[in-house]
Amino acid sequence: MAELGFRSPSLIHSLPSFSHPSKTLAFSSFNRCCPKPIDFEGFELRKSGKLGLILKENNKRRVRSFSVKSKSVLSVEKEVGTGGSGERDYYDAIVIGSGIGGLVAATQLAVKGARVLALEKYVIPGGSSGFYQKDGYTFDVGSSVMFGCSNKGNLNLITRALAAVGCEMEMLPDPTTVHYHLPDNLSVRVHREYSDFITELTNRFPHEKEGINKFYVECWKIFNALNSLELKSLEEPLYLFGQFFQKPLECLTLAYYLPQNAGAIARKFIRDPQLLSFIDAECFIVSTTNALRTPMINASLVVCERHFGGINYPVGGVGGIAKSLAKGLLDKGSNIIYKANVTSIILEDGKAVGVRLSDGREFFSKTIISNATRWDTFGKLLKGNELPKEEENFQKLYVKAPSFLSIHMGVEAKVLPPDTDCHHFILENDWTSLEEPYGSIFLSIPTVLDSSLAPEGRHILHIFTTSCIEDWKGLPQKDYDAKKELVADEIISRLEKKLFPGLKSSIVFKEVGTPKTHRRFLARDNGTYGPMPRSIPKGLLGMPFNTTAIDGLYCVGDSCFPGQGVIAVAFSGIMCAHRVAADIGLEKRSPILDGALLRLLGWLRTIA
Ligand SMILES: NC(=O)c1ccc[n+]([C@@H]2O[C@H](COP(=O)([O-])OP(=O)(O)OC[C@H]3O[C@@H](n4cnc5c(N)ncnc54)[C@H](O)[C@@H]3O)[C@@H](O)[C@H]2O)c1
Ligand SMILES: CC(C)=CCC/C(C)=C/C=C\C(C)=C\C=C\C(C)=C\C=C\C=C(C)\C=C\C=C(C)\C=C\C=C(/C)CCC=C(C)C
Repeated sequence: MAELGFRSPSLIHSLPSFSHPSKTLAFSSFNRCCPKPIDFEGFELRKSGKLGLILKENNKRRVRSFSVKSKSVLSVEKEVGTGGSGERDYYDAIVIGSGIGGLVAATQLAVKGARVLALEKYVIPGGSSGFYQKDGYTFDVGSSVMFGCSNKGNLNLITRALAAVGCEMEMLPDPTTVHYHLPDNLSVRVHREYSDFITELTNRFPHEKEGINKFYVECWKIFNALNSLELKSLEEPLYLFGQFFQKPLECLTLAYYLPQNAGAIARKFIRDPQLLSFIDAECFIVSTTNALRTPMINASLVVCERHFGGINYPVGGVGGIAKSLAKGLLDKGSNIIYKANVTSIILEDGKAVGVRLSDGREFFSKTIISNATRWDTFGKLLKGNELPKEEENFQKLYVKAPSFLSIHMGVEAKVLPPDTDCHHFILENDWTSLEEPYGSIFLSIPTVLDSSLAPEGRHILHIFTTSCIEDWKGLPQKDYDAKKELVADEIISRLEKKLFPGLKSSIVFKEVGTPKTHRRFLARDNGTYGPMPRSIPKGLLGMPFNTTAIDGLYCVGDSCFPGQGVIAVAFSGIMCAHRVAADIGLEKRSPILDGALLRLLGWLRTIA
């Protein structure tokens, strides 16, 4: 069969009836060839320029080759059966969701030769790393702090994921990862240059010079070990043992720190409570929890990579990463369908074999990869099935972090003082408010780096703060709208007082999103920011990898190892693609070692 995939998305857009859920109607013009009502399930564009239509006729799936010009059905080439004909292996992998985790898994598999179908509920790819455009502004949906976009080392996972599908994006180096504005007027800038940051911090805490150095040096030890490895699936024994053989010291270092948290290690070297609170803030911005609950490996990656590869902002906005990966997926002959809301995963004899969409379409595949959170995957897409023990364990160890309130604003450029940094973290009066809803404020001003994101003379301010969905439930629309305005106004007043006098009167555009908005547009249960340990975790030990208790079903994204963060979910995508590729015969595997390692990892998680 010819290579599949949409080579020309613009052509697809020019044929809207094909993707319309009212399937029978879409085919009324072909009645000469198809006299009976036919269900339309999807389509693909062939290299030949012909369109392959996936149809359901007499309960059998068929692909009909169709010449776009003449609008006549030419031939039945292949059945995509429902009757156990083996045709269910039509796709090697279906990926539910096109967040960075899902897209990296999909593209890595496509590069290995797999036939992948990504199904995205929304109209564009990216999820929380997506974008939206309004009134001449290009807004990032989520964080603008981009790790993994450098050209150095092994941890530039975004650069590598893009390169794998032949894409390269122009990046703008960020001179300051974040500017902290903390209680007791503690102001610290995390400069790109490591020594500048350490000098600034030790100037604030001269009595802790030794402790500061020891803590951050320990982080570098872990980072260097991590950065020396070729990163693939930790659930694949041939790779894992190979790495242990080639880099025993580095692997043992990582294994040693796997169950440890940053807060406990910081306390070995640092006494000053204010400095320990600063380390808490360092951890909070990447894990939405304090240092005692933040895995040391994750903290080390973040506090070192920002100086090693640096934080780099993609020209045109963060959304360009997802757009490029989605294009790369098509270029590699695989496929992505938007407005495809998966409502259930189809199981047969306990194996995941396909998915069902809200419009009734069904797609079948050798493997299913869910980029929805584990809560959504097992609570919604597999509703009615017993929750596997492994997932019970995950839910015992991890809770959903709160969601957030986000304010996207366009402001007059003159309100920002010269040399304003791109990213700020603000906690005004009281360290104990760090983890409270609305306690701290994250602020990104990406136009400091890329002025093309806003109309001339304007800046973008993307403000966000943690917020729980319970605060927003059950309100009549009028009260909900009023509350949005009120809460946003309070946050903006705080920023005006702390950083930018005159901010309010400089606003020319403002849009507020609540946890309900995030639940709706990101399809994340309660709009959650990601998983958060329920109590002090054993580092990363309890975090599930990509395989699940259900044969053929894999998870990817931030409720998988190593957790929250765009670079973290990119790693989860790489791991997932490697494990899936081994399971479908595109990578080497050893079934005996597989069984042993998966059992060992499962047992390790139960002791976490
Ligand atoms: N403000 C922020 O900085 C912010 C906010 C939220 C999350 N994040 C981070 O973003 C990353 C999350 O990335 P990710 O890859 O795990 O996922 P994601 O949540 O970004 O993307 C998941 C995608 O799957 C789609 N989806 C979910 N359920 C679906 C279904 N049933 N059918 C079809 N599509 C479905 C969603 O529409 C979304 O596009 C994490 O690092 C997280 O911590 C950042
Ligand atoms: C498997 C066994 C038993 C042993 C093997 C031992 C071994 C070889 C272990 C290997 C471990 C590995 C490979 C671990 C890898 C870990 C990785 C890659 C971790 C990555 C973590 C990345 C994180 C936590 C990134 C977080 C980034 C975030 C959240 C960025 C965004 C920031 C914000 C949203 C806030 C900032 C915003 C403002 C405005 C300040």
